Amino acid sequence: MSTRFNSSNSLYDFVVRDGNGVKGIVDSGLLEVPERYIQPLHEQINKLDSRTHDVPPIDLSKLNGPEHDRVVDQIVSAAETLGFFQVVNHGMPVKLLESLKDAAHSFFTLPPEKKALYLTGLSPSPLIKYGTSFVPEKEKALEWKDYISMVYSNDEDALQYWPNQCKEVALEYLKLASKLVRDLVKILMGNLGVKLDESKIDGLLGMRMVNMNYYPACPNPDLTVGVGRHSDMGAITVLLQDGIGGLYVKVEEENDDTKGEWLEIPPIHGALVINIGDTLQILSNGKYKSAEHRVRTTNTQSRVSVPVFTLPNPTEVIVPLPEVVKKDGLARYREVIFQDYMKNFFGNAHAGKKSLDFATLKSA
Ligand SMILES: O=C(O)CCC(=O)C(=O)O
Ligand SMILES: [Fe+2]
Repeated sequence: MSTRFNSSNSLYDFVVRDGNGVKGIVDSGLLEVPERYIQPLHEQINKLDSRTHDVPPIDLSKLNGPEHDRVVDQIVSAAETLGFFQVVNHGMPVKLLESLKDAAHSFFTLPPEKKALYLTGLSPSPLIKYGTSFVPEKEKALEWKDYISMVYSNDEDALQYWPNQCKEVALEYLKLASKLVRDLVKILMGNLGVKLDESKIDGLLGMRMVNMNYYPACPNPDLTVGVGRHSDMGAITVLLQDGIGGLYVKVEEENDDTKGEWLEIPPIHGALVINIGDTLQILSNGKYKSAEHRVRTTNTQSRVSVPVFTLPNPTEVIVPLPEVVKKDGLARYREVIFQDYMKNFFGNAHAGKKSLDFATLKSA
């Protein structure tokens, strides 16, 4: 099939409204990146401009042995600087990780009309959404990415409504990732001298969502982005990436001559990527860094990634922890209700860490 797009509108309708996604463009035989996907120069990703982040993954099994304190230091230090690290021996069978990547490919290679069943308005549940780009209606240049997003409510609904191609593995992954995040949050809070009770942690990590991202092979990766610069809004994200690569993180530390540089997070077989989100940056009064990151596309193979986002419940109040504010002498962020934060986040195209401005106190 060869589809002609006479105008930017017909392309938009084909990709976004009708649910063909970027995959639909590629399958139509288009050999060039459509205008609508060409990023402004300053957003284009030059592969040669970045280094690989070559810090070895953190071995979480050592938390249970004599090296406990050293591993805690590694986690804390990564959260305070780059906001990104990789972990191994994380409690998830490597076989599950392999099945997840296969499941993502199975879903996205379905015919478009099968995927379109999960478009907003058609989906059997408002908690499941298939889509493309981030917020297409707000974006000048679209992102070269299709996704399915599944918010967890309970096992029964997940098994009833999530797509057959991925529901079982996605559910198991979400549960193991939630446990991992809870352990990490306790470690990070402990380092701040804060002991949160279990019900408070439940509130801060109460909304859980597993996404599957699909980045079709792109005819010209230099012109596009898979995902534009952003930080994640929740507490912690657990991310499985495949072997293709293309995930970049911006160095944020002050007084560091590498500040502003982009580091590629290399694929490591069996490892998971962990990144700090805006919620933890706010709670820790800026001590933990939500990392600005982006994704480059490739022209050789389609890439998949599978993040689990852990987010506060919508009604949860997010504010710097009093213990930390007391130590710091000032609060850097105002109190926000998480649903307001989320509304602002999804109300704008990706723009680096601008999402945090919503909560940042200008005088701090
Ligand atoms: O695909 C990736 O490696 C990262 C995706 C991402 O940043 C996101 O879904 O928020
Ligand atoms: Fe992200």
